[in-house]
Parts: sequence; structure tokens; C-alpha cells
Amino acid sequence: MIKEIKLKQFRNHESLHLKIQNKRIFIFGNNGLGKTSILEGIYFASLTKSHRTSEDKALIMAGKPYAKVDIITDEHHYQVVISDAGTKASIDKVQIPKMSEYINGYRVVMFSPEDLELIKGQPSDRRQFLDIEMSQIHKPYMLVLSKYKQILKQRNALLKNLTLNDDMTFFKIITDQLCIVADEMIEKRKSFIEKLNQAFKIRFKAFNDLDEVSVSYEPNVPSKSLKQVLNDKKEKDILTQTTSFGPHRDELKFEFNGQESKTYASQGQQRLMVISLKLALLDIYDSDQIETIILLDDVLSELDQDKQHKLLNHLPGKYQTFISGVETIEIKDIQQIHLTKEQ
Ligand SMILES: Nc1ncnc2c1ncn2[C@@H]1O[C@H](COP(=O)(O)OP(=O)(O)OP(=O)(O)O)[C@@H](O)[C@H]1O
Repeated sequence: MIKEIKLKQFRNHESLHLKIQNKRIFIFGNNGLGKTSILEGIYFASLTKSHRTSEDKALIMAGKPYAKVDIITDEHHYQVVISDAGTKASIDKVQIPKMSEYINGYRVVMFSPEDLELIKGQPSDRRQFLDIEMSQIHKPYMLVLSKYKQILKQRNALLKNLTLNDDMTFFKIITDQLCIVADEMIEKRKSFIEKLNQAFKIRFKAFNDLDEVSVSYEPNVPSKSLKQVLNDKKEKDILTQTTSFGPHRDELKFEFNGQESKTYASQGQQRLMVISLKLALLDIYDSDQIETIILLDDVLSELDQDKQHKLLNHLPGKYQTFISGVETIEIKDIQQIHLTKEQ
């Protein structure tokens, strides 16, 4: 359980120290006071990534040389420092040189309004979701993914200088390596999405038992057939100087009552789908022992009162949960933190 949060020169927080006493925490206050930034700090100290920017330096308070986040749980002290020298992370004051060995000391599951892009946005948004969540659950996936990206980059770099008359030996070796890793990735994605879909349907039913939702995997190329496809499309790849097929073009399909949810589900229904999806991740994470923290940013304001209550009542009680909102709420057993200008 998180016991203390310290933010220094992080976004608009010059110096903030919060002591946490409860498993449920509601942070409220007016717009722009830094509620999201607090959740972002918790997220960043888990993954060394922000959920809303890929520019770490955007997190440093304007005009300051560095930003620092300390998260103290009952077991460890996690610290990340962002500066011109990059991002450095430590656990219990011992610096961890490799980020892959730092991340996931505790795990975060976050809902933020930006997550609606999962339904409304581009295939790349959905692939990013898949990659982040799968890497959190399953370290071998993270390794396969980074290997795939590395070989893909190499293949694309080769394609930039290749003509149809060149010797293809090295290109073929790289393509074969890419296909081996791609097959592994496709299999892992397939089994993850099957599990996620089952949990997603159950979670959504808790909020809305009239409608049916589903998420399914649409691989760009089926498992074991990439080698054939890339061979058939070799000339196209050489002409366009890029790898046109493979898991980097996979898609995730969200359906609402059998229809495409992007165009068919209402705003509120889309929101509940994304929240259900996030909670479904918890059911998958549940099989291991890593402490999980739920972060729900500005989740209540978009839901009608009945759905707000259903959401709060169906949050799994065993995970520490941070919720942000504008107005105070009336529920029992929750630590309320009122952000004001003075903080
Ligand atoms: N690097 C930075 N330096 C200083 N201030 C920043 C920086 N990045 C963001 N801010 C400011 O921090 C403030 C807090 O933003 P944040 O999104 O955390 O607020 P919020 O309380 O969640 O707001 P809302 O209720 O509108 O969602 C904003 O006014 C923003 O302009």
C-alpha cells in the first residue's frame, strides 16, 4: 500500500507531500490544481513513463532543473528523478541502472479521459495499449516486443538502400528473424486478448446488463504466414522502403452489441467500456503477487448518478485506489484530500 507521495517540481507541484492512510483515496479540487499530476506521479514512478506525454521533460516544473517523485509503500521507497541527464530511478536509495529492472515494483492500472482514444482513436493507440499492458503482466512479452522492434528497424533501414538487383542474402536472414519473433508475438497477443475479452464482458455486465460488449484480435497477418506474405510482397516493400505487413499493423476490435463501438456506442457507453476494460486487466493481473494500484482520473463527472454508484460499489476492494474529481463525494471509508491553491 502507498503510504506517502512526494512530488518536487513535478508539473505545477513545487513541493507536495501527501500522507495516505486509506485504501481508497479521493483527491478533489478545482480545475488545474494538479489532481491529474498526482496520479501521473504515481504512474510515472511505476513505469518511468507518463500516461499523457512521451516527453519526460514536460513533467519538470517550468523553469526548474529537475523533477522528483517519491512513492513510499509499506515495503519500498521508489524514487524517480527527471533532468537534462535523463530519467534516473532508485529503489530504497539504490540506483537501478536498467529501467527494465526498475519498472513494476508496484503496478498501476489507470483510467484517464485520454483512454477513450482506445475506442475513438487509431489502431496505433490500441496497439500501444496492448504493448504497455502486456509488458506489465508478462516480462517475456516485453523482451519479444523490443526484439521485434529492433529487427523491424533493421529491416526498414535495409529497405532504404535495397534495389531488386541487389544480393538478398542478408535481407533474407533479417526477414526470417523477424518472422520467428512475429509468430511469438502473435501467439502471445492472441492468448492475452482471449483472456481479456472474457474478463471485459463480465466487468461490463456489472454496470450494464442490457448490452453486450467484446474485444477481439485482428492480426494483420495470421500466425505462421508472415514469411510467405513478406516473400510475396518483397517487391512492394523494396519500392515503398518499409515493411508493409506484420504485427506492427495488428488491430484490436471493440464491439458494442455486435457493432463497431466507435460509431455505435454512446459517449457514456464508450466510457464504461474503457473503465470495464481497465478493471478487466486487474482480473488478469490477479494471478500474481505484485501490488497493484488503481488510478481513476476524473472518472465520475461523465457518468450519471446510478452509474457512479455502480462504479464505486464494483471497484475491487483489495486494491488501493486513487480517484480524482472536482467535487467532494459522499461515500464511506474513503480518505478525501482537498487540493487548494496553497498546496
Ligand atoms: N511543466 C509544468 N510546469 C508548470 N505547470 C505545469 C506544467 N505542466 C502542467 N502544468 C500546469 O499544471 C496544472 C495542473 O494540471 P492537472 O492536469 O494536473 O490539473 P487537474 O487538477 O487534474 O485539472 P482538471 O480538473 O482540469 O483535470 C495545469 O494548470 C497545468 O497548466
